Amino acid sequence: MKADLKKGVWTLAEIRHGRIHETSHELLAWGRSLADKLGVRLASVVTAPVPQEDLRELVAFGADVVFVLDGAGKEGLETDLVSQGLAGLTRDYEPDVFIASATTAGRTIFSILYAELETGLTADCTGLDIDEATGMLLQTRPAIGGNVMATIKTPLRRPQMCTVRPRSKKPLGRDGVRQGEIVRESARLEGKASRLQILKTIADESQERPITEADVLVVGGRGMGQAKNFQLLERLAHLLGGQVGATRQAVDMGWAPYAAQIGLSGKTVSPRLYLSFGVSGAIQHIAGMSTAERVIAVNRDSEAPIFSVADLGIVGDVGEVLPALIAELEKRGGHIDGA
Ligand SMILES: Cc1cc2nc3c(=O)[nH]c(=O)nc-3n(C[C@H](O)[C@H](O)[C@H](O)COP(=O)(O)OP(=O)(O)OC[C@H]3O[C@@H](n4cnc5c(N)ncnc54)[C@H](O)[C@@H]3O)c2cc1C
Repeated sequence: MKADLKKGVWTLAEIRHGRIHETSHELLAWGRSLADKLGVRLASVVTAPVPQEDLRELVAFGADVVFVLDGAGKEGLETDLVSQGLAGLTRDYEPDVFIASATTAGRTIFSILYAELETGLTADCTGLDIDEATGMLLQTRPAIGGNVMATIKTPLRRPQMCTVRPRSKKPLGRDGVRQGEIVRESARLEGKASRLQILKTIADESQERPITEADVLVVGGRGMGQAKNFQLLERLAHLLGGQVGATRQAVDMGWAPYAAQIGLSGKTVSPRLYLSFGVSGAIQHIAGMSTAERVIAVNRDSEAPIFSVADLGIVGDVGEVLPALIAELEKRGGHIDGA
C-alpha cells in the first residue's frame, strides 16, 4: 500500500466489454470539481483488466491516480467479488468520497460495498458539491416522488458514497499531456469464489442506438395527440440524423417504447440539440434533459414550463409546425444550420 496516496476523492471506472466506458470520464468531471474544492487528489479505480491506453485516458480526463485492482473478476461482472476487493482497497486507503455511475454495474457494486463498509449511500444523484463550511459532500437527488430536490449529507461515516446519473455532467476536455500515477493492488479475497455465474449477456435491441448517445433528439409529448403522429417525429429525426425520445405520458399511452423515455424515471440525455413537440416541461422530464446544449420547444401554450429552459420557443400547434418543418427540411435535403 502507498501511504502517501491515502484519502482524497475516488471514482469507480465502468468497464464494458473489457474497455473503460465513457461514463467513467463523466464521473471524473464530477470528481475533479469536488477534489479541487477540497484541495485533494482524484483517483479512479479500475476493477478488471483493460488496455494500458485506457488507464492513461483516465489520467487525460482528470485522474491524478489510477488504482488497478487485480484479481477481482474478468470483466467486472462478478459484482460480489468486485465489491469484496473494493472493500479491502477502501479500508486501506480511506478515501473521503467515493462515487460511481448510477448504471446497473455501479448501483449493484455500491449497494454491496456501502453495506460492507457500514457507511451511507445516496443513489441516483443529479448534483454534487462540497459544503464550504464543513467540507462535506452535498449529494442532491430528486425525492418524494420527484417533487422536490433533496440535498443529503453523510456526517458521521466514511467514505461518503453516492451514485450519479450518467449524462448529468459532460467529461472535461481531454488533456493528453496530463501526468498521473498508476498503482496496482491485488484484491484480498482469501480464495473466495464468485457466487454469480454469468450465463450470457443480451444486448437491448429495442432501439437501434440508445437515446443517451444521440446528438439530436426529437421528443414527443402528450400534445402529439396520437400514436400515428409519432411517425412524423421519426421522419424529422431521420432528416436531422437524430432519434426520437418521449415523455412518460407518451410512453404510458403506448406511443413510444420505454427505452425512449426521458426524465426522472427514464433516461438522462445530453444531446447537442433537443427539439420537443407537445411537451409541457414537467420537473420530472426536465430532470432528464437539462444538460442538453440547445433546446427548441413547440407548444401551443405560451405559459408551458418547457419554454423556461428553451433557447428557442415556438408557440403553435404541432399539427401545423411539425409538417411545415419537415417540408422545409426535405426541400433543403435534410439539413439545418447548427444541427
Ligand atoms: C415519480 C415521477 C416520475 C416521473 N418520471 C417522468 C419521466 O421520467 N419522464 C417524463 O417525461 N415524465 C415523468 N413524470 C411525469 C411528469 O410529471 C409529467 O406528467 C409528464 O412529463 C408530462 O408529459 P407531457 O409533457 O407529454 O404531457 P402534458 O403535461 O400533458 O403536456 C402536454 C403539453 O402539450 C401541449 N399541447 C397539447 N396539444 C398540443 C398541440 N396540438 N400543439 C402543441 N402543443 C400541444 C400542452 O399545452 C401541454 O403543455 C414523472 C412523474 C412522477 C410523479
